[in-house]
Amino acid sequence: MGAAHLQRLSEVSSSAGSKGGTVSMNFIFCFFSGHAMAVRDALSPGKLIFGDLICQWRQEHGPVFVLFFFARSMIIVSSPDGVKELIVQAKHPKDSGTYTRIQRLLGERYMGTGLVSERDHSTWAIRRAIVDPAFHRKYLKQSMTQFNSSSDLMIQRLQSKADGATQVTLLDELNKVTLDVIAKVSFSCELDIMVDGLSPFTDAVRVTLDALGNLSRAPWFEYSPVKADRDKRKQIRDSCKLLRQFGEKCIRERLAAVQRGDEVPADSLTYIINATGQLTHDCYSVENMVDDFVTFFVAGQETTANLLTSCMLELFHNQPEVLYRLKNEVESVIGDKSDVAFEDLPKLEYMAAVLKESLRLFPPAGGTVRQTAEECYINGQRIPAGATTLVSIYVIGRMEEHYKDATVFDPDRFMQQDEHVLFTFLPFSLGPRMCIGKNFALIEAKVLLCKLLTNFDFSLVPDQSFDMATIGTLRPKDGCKVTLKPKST
Ligand code: HEM
Repeated sequence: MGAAHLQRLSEVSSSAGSKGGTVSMNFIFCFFSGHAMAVRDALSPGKLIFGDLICQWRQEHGPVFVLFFFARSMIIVSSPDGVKELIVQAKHPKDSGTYTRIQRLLGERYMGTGLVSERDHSTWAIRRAIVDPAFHRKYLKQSMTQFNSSSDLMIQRLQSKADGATQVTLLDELNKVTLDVIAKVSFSCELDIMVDGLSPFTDAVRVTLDALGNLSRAPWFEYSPVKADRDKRKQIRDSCKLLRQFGEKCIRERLAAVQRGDEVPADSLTYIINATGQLTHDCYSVENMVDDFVTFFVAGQETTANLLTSCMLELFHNQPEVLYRLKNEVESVIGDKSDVAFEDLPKLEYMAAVLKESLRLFPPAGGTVRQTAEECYINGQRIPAGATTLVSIYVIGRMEEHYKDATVFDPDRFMQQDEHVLFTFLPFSLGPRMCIGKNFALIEAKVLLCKLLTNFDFSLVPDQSFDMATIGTLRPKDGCKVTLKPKST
């Protein structure tokens, strides 16, 4: 086994150019832990986040370099050439190590073989074709009532705190409302989460996502005999169970209603049930539906909440002029209408650019991982078959060679068409495995931002951290703490 490991390290490092000196030095020093300690030290509290560390190493070592973590190697790729080779084509499957953990978390079925984690291309393609129409703009148009009504529940909650003194953590509020939206729009189910206090569902999503992030950095956690770790593992498994049991209950109730011929809501779930009923093959069982239920819950909730929180933190902290322009646009498009109409959305052009700029600098999903199906070349570097490759969405969006003044928050760069280099803007990924919920997320984000800006004036609470955290997904570490007042006219 040691010899096989040795051979593998040697092969990967000689092809992709190991970070941190010559291959032979690297080989001797890093045989056991590889770059794990360097990463751990650089990322200790108050220092860098993983994406920034990779940005630094990218400046030194170019767009393709390899890192070693104990017995695993990972090639880090951050170039349009790499995006084209690894993501835009359907040639290379998702990485087995990374996505198997998403299928089963600590042995407990989590997202199973839902759309995010299914690795086999032909099985995935059949399922994606079933679910895709439920995310088309035409269908989402019919869901504007739910987008608006969930947002209104959040506004009502915040109104009771809009005294200029009560501290509100925007990320917590947005986590609740985005979960409510996904539950209502996709599954027409009530979670009763728009109340004070913690919701077991938002907690379960956070606990499982954090576990995915932590496990990739500290794989020994899975086997640790320490009581605190055993308790944590139980909490993670219980969270998986909670999400799946709830999903299965919703799905079985709906299946029974459809079979009885009851009138049922025209949501994604009914759509999927009807679509599978028309198919002759047995490729979408109740278990698969539960997989997708959990997948939509997890993939669709935190990402959108993180996007909005990062965006608002940046606007309140650093961008008074952008905020002023944005408020003016909302004022002229929405005025004193209580709801955002589907037809209003394309008119919010500056808001679209502000959201894009937030996604470029603070992509909630920082990367995607592929396993090369065959040998390939990226930026002239040979990548062997079977290599684990991380395409860093975060780093690609922050390179000066792709974006002028790359670290400056400037939404105007997206007001002009094709300002950026092709294949460098991929917060929703690209190619066939691109996010199915992109339109959903952007509609939701626009509705929520309109409602927040038309109802309140915000002030940042002093002495909070403006750092980002990357456990699982990228989000503001302190969640954007604000006080708010009813909007002055
Ligand atoms: C700002 C919000 C969002 C961002 C930044 C985002 C980002 C992404 C990214 C980067 C991927 C590729 C993942 C990978 O390669 O492993 C992805 C896939 C996916 N996302 Fe999203 N997402 C967002 C919102 C949503 C929403 C609202 C939903 C559902 C309602 C959703 C459902 C999915 C699904 C099902 C996939 C897997 C697609 C497939 O492989 O067929 N996402 N998303």
